[in-house]
Amino acid sequence: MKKTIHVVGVIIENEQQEIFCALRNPHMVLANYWEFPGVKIEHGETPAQALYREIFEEFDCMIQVGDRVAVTLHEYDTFFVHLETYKATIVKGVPKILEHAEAKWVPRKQLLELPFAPADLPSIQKLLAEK
Ligand SMILES: Nc1nc2c([nH]c(=O)n2[C@H]2C[C@H](O)[C@@H](COP(=O)(O)OP(=O)(O)OP(=O)(O)O)O2)c(=O)[nH]1
Repeated sequence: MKKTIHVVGVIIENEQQEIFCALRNPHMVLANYWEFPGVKIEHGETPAQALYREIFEEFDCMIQVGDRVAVTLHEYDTFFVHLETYKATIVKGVPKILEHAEAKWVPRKQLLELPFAPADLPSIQKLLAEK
């Protein structure tokens, strides 16, 4: 039976209404897909705590987590992902790429031009419907 992992992803927007997107490494599961930075949620952590910790560890900056955008259950070949996405803003620092292949700020309307992890599409569609 396929396992289900619970993942939280963060949609960080800047003042130019651009969204911070990260490219997964070639050696990662779902290699070379773009994603919203995030992490598997560990027991006892809230989504906001997990995201704050992960962005500090992976991008060396501090965020304030806001509203939830979407909850998705997506089936991949070998597992299910239960993905929750949240909005956030950077409150301190400038993101440094420490673990990803690449990262960049992308205007909302251009998000669909990137090959995003398939589980992220409902979140992107919600963002596109907002404005
Ligand atoms: N971080 C993140 N993961 C996503 C997104 N969409 C999506 O399907 N995923 C999947 C990819 C991974 O299988 C899982 C997130 O796991 P993770 O980021 O904690 O861990 P990882 O695979 O990079 O590394 P590992 O800890 O398993 O070695 O969720 C997304 O937007 N952001």
